Amino acid sequence: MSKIAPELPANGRSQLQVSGEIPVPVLINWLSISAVPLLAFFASRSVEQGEHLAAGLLIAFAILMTINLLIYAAFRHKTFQRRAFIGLTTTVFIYVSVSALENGSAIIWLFAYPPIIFYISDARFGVGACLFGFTGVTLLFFSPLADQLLNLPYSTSFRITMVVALGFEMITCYILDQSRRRSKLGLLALAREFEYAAKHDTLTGLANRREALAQLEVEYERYLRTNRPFAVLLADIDLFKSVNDTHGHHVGDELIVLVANTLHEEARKLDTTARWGGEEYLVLLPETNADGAVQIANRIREAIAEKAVMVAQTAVHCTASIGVASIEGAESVDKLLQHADEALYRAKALGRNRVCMYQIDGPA
Ligand SMILES: Nc1nc2c(ncn2[C@@H]2O[C@H](COP(=O)(O)OP(=O)(O)OP(=O)(O)O)[C@@H](O)[C@H]2O)c(=O)[nH]1
Repeated sequence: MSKIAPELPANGRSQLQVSGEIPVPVLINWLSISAVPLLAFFASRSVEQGEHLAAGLLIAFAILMTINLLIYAAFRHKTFQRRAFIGLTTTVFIYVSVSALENGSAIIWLFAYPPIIFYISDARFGVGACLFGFTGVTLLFFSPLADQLLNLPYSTSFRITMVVALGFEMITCYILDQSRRRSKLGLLALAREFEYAAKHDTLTGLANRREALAQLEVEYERYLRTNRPFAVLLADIDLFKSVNDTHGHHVGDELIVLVANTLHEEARKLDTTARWGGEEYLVLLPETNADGAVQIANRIREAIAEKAVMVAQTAVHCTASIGVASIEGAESVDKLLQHADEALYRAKALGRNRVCMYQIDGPA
């Protein structure tokens, strides 16, 4: 007998955030705030060295970074912020590589690009950007055309070391990024499993008592706001002890799962079905008045009576008694549960396999 399939949320994507991780927009803001004075500093040095075009371009990059910061502060548009930042930084790094600023030493800033790009974009984009950057630098250093056009001041040994070190760094960043993403997915999966275990009953897969109480509180708050009624059913398998005594605990367990599955099948999508205790269940019926709840309870009761567990080719049937109470006339969740319990007690007292509605004048 299979229990109800766990309703785990869809697999976490790497863009989801784990507590403690720096959010991408925050990192971009900090990087931009750090980059603006750096760009201004190198612009001022370019002015000193008489490189006015370079100074103008560096100031333009600083202004664009600031505009991106301000746009994000005003509109909080994460995708725009990220794309604009990637576009700007890529352009800055390309410019720094081809312009040989600071007597050619500025190209060393290229080493900052791989870790940033892997952190703020997905892995595929990170790989693409790094391949593009690596190919670009290789062509820049080793194509005769680039040498003719740009007349770069780098020695051969610097070029070889730079390309090998950059390739090494990119591969290392990729490996570390993959490891980070995998452990993040593992953590998210673990968190989902813990959350599921905290809210569900292990044997049946139904909501557990704690989750049912939480849902009842939510429904009660909604009732106070909207005045739309809801109801609860407390269902209890009849003479269950004799099933255990006659056929053993494992058959009793199978019966508990069978009844849980039946409740799940018969309840509506918006209802909450929970294992309330040993062989007792609670069904929370939102948007349902007393008459509607009695109808659903009878449907469930009939469905349970039709099901059976097979033990050595013998069908073991069971029935259930159900107490019904509506929030109308109950001033709290506790009272509602008390009313449902009293109605269940009456259903048992009247001979079992029946549905009883709580009556305001008390149980008969
Ligand atoms: N197999 C199994 N038995 C359980 C589980 N939880 C509770 N029980 C048993 O369920 C039985 C409940 O028996 P009672 O409370 O006397 O009620 P009953 O025999 O169903 O009789 P009525 O409720 O009066 O119809 C006890 O024997 C418990 O040991 C469980 O998870 N698995």
